[in-house]
This record gives sequence, C-alpha cells and structure tokens, in this order.
Amino acid sequence: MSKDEDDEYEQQAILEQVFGHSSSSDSSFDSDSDNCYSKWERIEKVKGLWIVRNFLSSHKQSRLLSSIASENWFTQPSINQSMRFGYQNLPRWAINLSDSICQSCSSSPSPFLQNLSMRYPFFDQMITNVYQPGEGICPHVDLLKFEDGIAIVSLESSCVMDFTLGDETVPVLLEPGSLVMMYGEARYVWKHEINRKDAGFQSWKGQLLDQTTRTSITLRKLCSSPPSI
Ligand SMILES: O=C(O)CCC(=O)C(=O)O
Ligand SMILES: [Fe+2]
Repeated sequence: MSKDEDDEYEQQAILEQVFGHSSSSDSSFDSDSDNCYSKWERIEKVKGLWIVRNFLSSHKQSRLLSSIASENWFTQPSINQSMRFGYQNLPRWAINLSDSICQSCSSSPSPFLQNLSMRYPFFDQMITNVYQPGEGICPHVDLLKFEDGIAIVSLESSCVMDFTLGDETVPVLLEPGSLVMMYGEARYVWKHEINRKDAGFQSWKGQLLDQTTRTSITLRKLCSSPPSI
C-alpha cells in the first residue's frame, strides 16, 4: 500500500533536514502552478494524512458554493446529502475540482500522491454534504469499495475532524477552502469523525468554534476490482 512511499517521504525529509530545502518549514512544501498555490502539510501523527489549508481562494469558494446552489439539491431541510456515481455523472464543477486536486497532488511532496495523480479517472464518485449547526459525522472508515486516496474539500463553517486509533485522538482543524487527502493508514486504519453535537462544543486551541452551516465535498474513486485487503 503506501508504506514504502511514506518511508520514501521520510527519507527525503531526513535528507532535506541535513542538506536543506528551498521550502523553510518542516513537513511543508510550496508549489505554484496554474495560479493555484498549494502548501502541503503533513499531519505527522497520522500516516497518510495531508492537508492544504488554503487550497481554494475565497473567490473560488464562493464560486463553488454558487455552483452547488445552482444544482438545487438542498431545497428542503430534510435533504442534506447528494451523491453522484460514475465520472460521466459528475457535475462539471466537480470535474474541475477533481482536476485541480489532481494537479496539486502531482506537485506534492508525497510520492503516494504524486503517483496517485496519474490515476484515471482521478475520482469518479462525489458526495456533497451540508451540515447544520449541531450536525457532524460519526467515527468511521470509508467503505472498502472505494480505492485508496480520498479527498475532502471544506466550505463555510470551520470544524474539527478527529482521527482516532484505539485511545489516541488527533484533532485536525478543517477551515473553509482547505483540502484533506487521506491514504494508507489514515484511510484504512484510523477512523475520522466530526462531533458538533452541541453548540459551543467544538474548540480549537482554547477558542470556541462558531458553528454555522458547513458544506463539504468528498471525492473518491470506486474500486474497479474487489479490494485486496
Ligand atoms: O464531511 C466531511 O468532511 C467528511 C465526510 C466523510 O467522511 C464521508 O463522507 O465519508
Ligand atoms: Fe469519511
């Protein structure tokens, strides 16, 4: 799976510590392509978990929210999720988003993500979720019918996503416009959850997070053959 590639990343990181790298901070990497500025950050405690905090500018976030609104999926309060299966069934904006994630992965410091960017189609399944204040998602590992390498793009309200393994919890702040990529252990071994049960429940570095509506777009690729694990 991703172990060798993660080890390869670690070796590269050690070399950079010894010989230096143009990018200054540890576990960060800058790339600038097609007006898309991607600073990849590795969540060290969860192997295979990476985040780009400013993946989408405010302008791109607004455009994406308008595109979602124009689908008219969420016209009733009881409907908070829309799923599309198959590349040909993805809306144009989801294909564009998938393309820019793919491009960003190709210039990421992770050998796994670089290699993943050669997959075609990169993603062929999409879920858009709308969470009202107080709503989140229970701890889970994504279904094995999806291949390794899963993306989550966050819009609107910030929230904390907890990654748990046994009694260990690693909280990750998901801000609007951020991109999370998970693979390997982060995808198959750690559970992820968003617990927004009570207003004022979530906090980050001692600050309460203001819970408003949150929208997320999850992009995945269906396994073409049954998973081997
Ligand atoms: O909404 C999110 O940020 C996460 C969604 C998720 O984990 C899923 O659909 O499997
Ligand atoms: Fe999930």
